[in-house]
Amino acid sequence: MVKRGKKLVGENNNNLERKDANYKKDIMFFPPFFFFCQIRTRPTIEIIFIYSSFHFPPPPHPLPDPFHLLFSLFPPIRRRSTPMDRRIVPPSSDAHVSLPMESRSMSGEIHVILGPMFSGKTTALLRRIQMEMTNGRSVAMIKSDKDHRYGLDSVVTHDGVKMPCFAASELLSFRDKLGAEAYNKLDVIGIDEAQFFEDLYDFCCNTVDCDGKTVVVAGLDGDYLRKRFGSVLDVVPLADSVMKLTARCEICSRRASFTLRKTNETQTELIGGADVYMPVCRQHYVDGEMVGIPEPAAGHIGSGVTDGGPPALELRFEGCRSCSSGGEEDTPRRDGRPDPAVSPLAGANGARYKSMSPALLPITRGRALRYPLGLAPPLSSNPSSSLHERLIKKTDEPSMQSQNQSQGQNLVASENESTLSESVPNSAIDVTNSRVRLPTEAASGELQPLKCSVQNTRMFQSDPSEPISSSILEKSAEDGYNWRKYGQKHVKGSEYPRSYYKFTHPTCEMKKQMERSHDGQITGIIYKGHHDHPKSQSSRHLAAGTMLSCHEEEKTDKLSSLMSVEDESTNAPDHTHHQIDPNSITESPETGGGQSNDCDEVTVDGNLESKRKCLLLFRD
Ligand SMILES: Nc1ncnc2c1ncn2[C@@H]1O[C@H](COP(=O)(O)OP(=O)(O)O)[C@@H](O)[C@H]1O
Ligand SMILES: Cc1cn([C@H]2C[C@H](O)[C@@H](COP(=O)(O)O)O2)c(=O)[nH]c1=O
Repeated sequence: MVKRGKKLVGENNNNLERKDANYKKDIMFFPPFFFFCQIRTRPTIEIIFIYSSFHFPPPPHPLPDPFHLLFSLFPPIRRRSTPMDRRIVPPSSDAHVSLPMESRSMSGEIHVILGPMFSGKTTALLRRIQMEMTNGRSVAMIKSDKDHRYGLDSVVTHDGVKMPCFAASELLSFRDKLGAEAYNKLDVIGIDEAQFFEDLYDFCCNTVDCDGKTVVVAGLDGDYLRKRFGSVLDVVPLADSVMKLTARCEICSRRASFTLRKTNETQTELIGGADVYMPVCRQHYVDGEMVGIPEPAAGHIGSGVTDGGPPALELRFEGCRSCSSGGEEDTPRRDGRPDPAVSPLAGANGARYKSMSPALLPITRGRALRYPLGLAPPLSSNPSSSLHERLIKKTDEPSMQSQNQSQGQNLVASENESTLSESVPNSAIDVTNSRVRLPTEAASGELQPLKCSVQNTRMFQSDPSEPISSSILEKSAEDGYNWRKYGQKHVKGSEYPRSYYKFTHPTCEMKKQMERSHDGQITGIIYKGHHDHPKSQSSRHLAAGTMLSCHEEEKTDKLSSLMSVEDESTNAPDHTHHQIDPNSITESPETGGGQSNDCDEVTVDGNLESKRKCLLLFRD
């Protein structure tokens, strides 16, 4: 009898491998009649795995490591329930697991476990499979052979809990590989890393509908871009139950529904653990978009494998409420691990995020480009930025800073968002556009006085003393587009702080950087990227969120059409437009009218009032 299940929280992969070796050693030393495997999952749940192994038939050929399958092919020996058994807690949302075997339908079932990385999908899968075994059912576990993080012979959780499995590249051949006889004996099949199986849907149909087996599917519903991953979502309509799990945000410890990739790689499939990914809440997923991504180690890009681990991302969510001390005091980690909110950038599982000032974040520099202030760059024929562009763009943005640190902030009424009144019941809203969303914090009424310097967008709140979210919706009506402010920093050489904006259209990648003097005058603007939607979209924005006059819009159109390509920076990946209104360029006091090589796109104000002031070239 072997007792195992040491807690592996925080141990790195090497340790896990070591444990794996011990595990095999244990098996070798105890050619078992019974394997008694105690799994301890946080916080206090303990699961007993009993592997009955004295019925070993000849190993099924040619599946790899058939020895392990045999643990699960044969039902465990029935035994009296022990106090330990009574501590087994089946997933609450799936009552059938706790039903006695006899009371269940013998027809097939599909249960789907979804969630971001580190959300406990594998843990839940193992629990459920174990429960099925405890109920006397024959089980097999399959995982994608693409996931070789902890070896191919086991399904392993991030805590190091493991179970023998088959590693396969596809599912439909499983029956043949296993052999009809062994397959027919199976009652339950667990599938881990289901996002990697292209034939998941067909396999589930066959196995469940035709063969009457129960299939438990665990996988990522979305990839690092929050796009559907593989065919996991396709089996939802086939499912009897679907459970979406959440992890803990590595930044703020709140509920994490998304997986953030920490490296520059853009391929969808990229095997890795905490070295490459981190679970994050919605806010920090969005914030992660603007955080600098370090260059991967040489030879790393495109490898598709990150076993060695790329350099840890250095992140700083400066001024972010949810990261500030005390911000999450009400949500301590339940798992007893050090709370990232206390040490906000100390990731779990060895991932470390060192505090780093925004100015030190890796920045890719573009060449100077000028637009008349008040004009957005023209629409692109290119419908959208490539993923690569998106990621590269990440390197060019600062960390988010709090409202407290920002100046001249306004609000934007944003289309395509849920209504503010829905999420902020305490807030009295008076906006031209009724469809406004505030960030998560707003839902808890955490608002503070806002400078609403934009005449046509008005928001009021019930409690002016409360702090506002660090992610500010801001209206910068000067150019007639709706922008969402997401950060601000002092740039070396600039007199005034520079604010960073994203265009509020849901897919548009357009960004803007703007500097304002303390009296609110705009002293410089940089536009980055291009609009990836028809112009009418922004007009709709205008109609909904602002009252930019027709005159202004016409002017924008007219001047946009006057713009022409200016410099060779067109090759820069994130600068798809390099057009300029020659009439609007004025000399830079710093460059004597020439272009600065180390400045970004600089727009000079088309607005007469501020035109003369907008000579600033942003230098870092
Ligand atoms: N940020 C995090 N939030 C929650 N759990 C985490 C986090 N980082 C590491 N873990 C660990 O990962 C375990 C879940 O592992 P696992 O079941 O393999 O998840 P999944 O299969 O969803 O990636 C948790 O029990 C926890 O100990
Ligand atoms: C988000 C994301 C993940 N992956 C890979 C990384 C891991 O190897 C698995 C997920 O493992 P877990 O058991 O859920 O922790 O998927 C990927 O290839 N692409 C992605 O976008």
